[in-house]
Amino acid sequence: MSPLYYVGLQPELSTMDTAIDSDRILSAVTDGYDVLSVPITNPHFRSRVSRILQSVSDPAIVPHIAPPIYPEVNFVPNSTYAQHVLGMCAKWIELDSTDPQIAGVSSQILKHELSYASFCGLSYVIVPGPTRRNNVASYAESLNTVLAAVPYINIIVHLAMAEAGVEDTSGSEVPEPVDAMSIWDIWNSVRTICDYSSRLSVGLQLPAKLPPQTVVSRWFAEPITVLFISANIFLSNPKGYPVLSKAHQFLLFKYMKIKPYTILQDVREATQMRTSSKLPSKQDERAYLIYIRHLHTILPSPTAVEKFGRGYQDYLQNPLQPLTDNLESGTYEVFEKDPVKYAQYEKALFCALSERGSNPNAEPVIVAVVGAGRGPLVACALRASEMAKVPIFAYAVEKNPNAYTYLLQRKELQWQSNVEIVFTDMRSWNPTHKVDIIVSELLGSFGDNELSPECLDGVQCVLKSNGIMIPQSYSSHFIPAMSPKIFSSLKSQNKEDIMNTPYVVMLQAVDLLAMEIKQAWEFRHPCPYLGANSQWPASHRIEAQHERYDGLQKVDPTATVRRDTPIDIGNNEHNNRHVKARFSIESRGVMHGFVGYFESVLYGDVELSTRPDTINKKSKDLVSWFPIWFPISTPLYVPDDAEIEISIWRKTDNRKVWYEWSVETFVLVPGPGPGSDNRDSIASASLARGATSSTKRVRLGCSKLHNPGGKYSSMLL
Ligand SMILES: C[S@@+](CC[C@H](N)C(=O)[O-])C[C@H]1O[C@@H](n2cnc3c(N)ncnc32)[C@H](O)[C@@H]1O
Repeated sequence: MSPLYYVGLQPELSTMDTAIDSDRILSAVTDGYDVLSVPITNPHFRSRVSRILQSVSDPAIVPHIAPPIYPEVNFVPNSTYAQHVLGMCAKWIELDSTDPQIAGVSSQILKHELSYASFCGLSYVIVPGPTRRNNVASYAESLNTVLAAVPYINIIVHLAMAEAGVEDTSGSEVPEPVDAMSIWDIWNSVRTICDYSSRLSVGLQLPAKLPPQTVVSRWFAEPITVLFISANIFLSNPKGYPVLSKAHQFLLFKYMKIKPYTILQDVREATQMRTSSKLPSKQDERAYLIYIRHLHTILPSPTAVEKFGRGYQDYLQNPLQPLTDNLESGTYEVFEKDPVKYAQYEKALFCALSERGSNPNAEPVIVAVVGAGRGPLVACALRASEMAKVPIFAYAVEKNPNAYTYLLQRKELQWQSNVEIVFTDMRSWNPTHKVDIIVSELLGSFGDNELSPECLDGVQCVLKSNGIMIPQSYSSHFIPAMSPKIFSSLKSQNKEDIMNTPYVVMLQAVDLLAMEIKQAWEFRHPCPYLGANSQWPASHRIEAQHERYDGLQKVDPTATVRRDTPIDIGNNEHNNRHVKARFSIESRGVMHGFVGYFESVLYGDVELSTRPDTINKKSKDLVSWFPIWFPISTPLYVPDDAEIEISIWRKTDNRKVWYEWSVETFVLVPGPGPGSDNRDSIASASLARGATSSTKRVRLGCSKLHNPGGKYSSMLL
């Protein structure tokens, strides 16, 4: 049985000059480790390479290095243990050497080692990261070449989490910033040069002193296959057992969600120090492994959203189109599993009904649930009516014929006479009576993206003049974000429409680049721009059918609501929107897209929110909606102290609704501010962030306009 969480060992091999035999690997596995990271070649090979290099007198000549042979390699093919081995490339190669001879020999060695590891059936090889800042391109070029030459192996680049060991030898007068984010910067260049290869990932070395949270979250968004933890960074608890600091524990709790291999290093050395014993027992050495396994068992329990989205993390789905498509019963069933959504709707209905007063002799309040699905909101309305002691008559309006059948059955079994089921598109519904409350749940991950505004406009004419609509309003919100994982998964599909389409996605490997999520726009209901009798034109109607089965029907076909002036579909312009929002970026990063959320006021102070900063306050544990992801086709690098401006349009024509979006980036630098010829004056925004009037905003880059004219993605009316 495969373990829930893989823990490995990097054995101390400094004195080893013979091949590792399969027994040694298997005994580590039986000691409780899942994997062993093993150097592919050993000092025999290194000696041969040194001898060859010494024999070449001309430094311009790159000598040929023949592949390693037995006993220069540490293992032989063995299908029993191949899955338990992560190969390690020689630490002494320098792919980024400025000496062409060293760089050339290093590239050959890398290729030989990967090819041998691949022959032995290994899936992963760990390659030491670059050692210089000024030659990252050469380093990446070597990796790229070998990725093409050895097609089935995955390369893990071993990097420190934060600055350590990478010298600035660029010799430039203006050195690169060496700070907590600079190793990430190097990695970003490497994977960009390697064109976001899906076979390239990171092996992250955890430092004894952790970097700031921004760096921890940044790496979390990267493809991390291995976490290296030296036993030397463990502390001792009062009983003398090794434990990690609280900060390291929290980091591991976070990173364990993406299930990297955790490889323990320096275990023997640290155990000797801890036990003051020259020959510590295996049991003493196992204390580190036991501790990591223990941490995994005490992982904080997942949030409701994490539980609900398990298996869907970073999985891109096309948004539902419940207006054009008829949903399956299983899809409704998933909606209905969200207790918070319906509790909020019930509360909203309770408040709205209570405000109408509890007079049992009064005429029932007419409630229309439009887009009723399998009826959960009808049930909410009936419960709210009972609680508020305000009698209601409910219409359940649905255009999905299969859901309609389900509703009919539910009426017969549960609701009986105070509910009427109507099979129609709500935009052409002619009820016998105007209604007091219209309830709907037509919201998408970006609020209006399932055409709630258009559908509700079409049914608004059936509302009494003092009637109300639940929700009363909803707004869309957004923030720029980095997700190499989402970008590379879209890129690998290599189709033009892919980068011009928004996706619904349960985000995990994502780093939000700005501090603040901003509102894009809002829709209110009833819509103030429509006349009381407005309706969609006849071509958009499907005939209303009130309860198809004889005996259940009680409709007076003459008593329909009169509609005098149907609105022209061309007048949907009031549902167009445009916003340009400016986001301040403190720490540099790469923008791959932006994330969209929504908030909705159901009634009064009863709200829904999917925004991570307001969800707990407004609708804790709401799980029905994952965020929406708007991709950009070319990643945009933003430096420290930058600004990102996102422009997004909601557009409509007489057949469809769609979004278009584009992005511009700027950097704030010291220099003459407003008053100079700098047209992009930043006085207001940058002063708000503490910048001075002598800050200048320099334009860096911009994206193309995505999805122009709704050419690649749209929602059909
Ligand atoms: C997101 S589902 C919500 C269903 C249900 N209220 C619930 O909470 O489970 C939206 C429902 O509205 C229906 N719908 C969408 N547009 C409609 C329209 N114009 N007229 C009638 N029903 C519509 C869909 O078929 C779907 O059943």
